[in-house]
Amino acid sequence: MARFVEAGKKIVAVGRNYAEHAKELGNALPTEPLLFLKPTTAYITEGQAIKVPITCTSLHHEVELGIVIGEKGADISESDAMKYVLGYTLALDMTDRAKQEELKKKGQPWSVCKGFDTSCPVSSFIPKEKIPDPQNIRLWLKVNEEMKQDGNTKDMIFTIPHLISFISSKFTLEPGDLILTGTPSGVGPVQAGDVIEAGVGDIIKVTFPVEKK
Ligand SMILES: CC(=O)CC(=O)C(=O)O
Ligand SMILES: [Mg+2]
Repeated sequence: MARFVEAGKKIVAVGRNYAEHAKELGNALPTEPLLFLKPTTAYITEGQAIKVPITCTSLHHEVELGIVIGEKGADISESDAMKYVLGYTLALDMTDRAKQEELKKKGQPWSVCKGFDTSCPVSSFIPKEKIPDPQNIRLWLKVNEEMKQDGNTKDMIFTIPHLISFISSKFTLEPGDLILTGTPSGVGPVQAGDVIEAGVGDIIKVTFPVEKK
């Protein structure tokens, strides 16, 4: 299991960081990063299954580049931000979309639709040097061997240094923290019996089955 998962530090996720994805769900583009948190009980690693929450009627996949933090820092400048990056992971931000729509209408927080057990499957740790340009790397995801998401981190609205700087102005970042940087377009439903494969370019590939809880 990856050491950042064992460290059990916080998971900070960014929403609507790709214009095409914001558009596909009918959301306005953010004027500053939209943040939410997942509990560490959301983590799973390969060999474990994504469990559909009992009351969930529409579980969606979202493939994302995860940033693993290596050093403690608050109010980090954009120019220093990359020094705080230890490496990366391929992450899925599994989302109870029907619940999210309901919560959005009521103006309520997203914890229950984004933070349920198994909602954050991750790959093993990717050392920083394996992704020399994290702002130009392909992210892809297949369901039952069919390509559903095929994007590139160059299309992020807020860059990785900007996200690190912004997040660290709200929450002190600590070694082992994970930042989910948002998903490109193509999100969609999965159900028990499906198999998700996803990857970061040719660098890493993961497989997660979807099962009933
Ligand atoms: C609409 C969303 O669920 C936001 C999100 O998580 C994203 O990656 O974008
Ligand atoms: Mg997401």
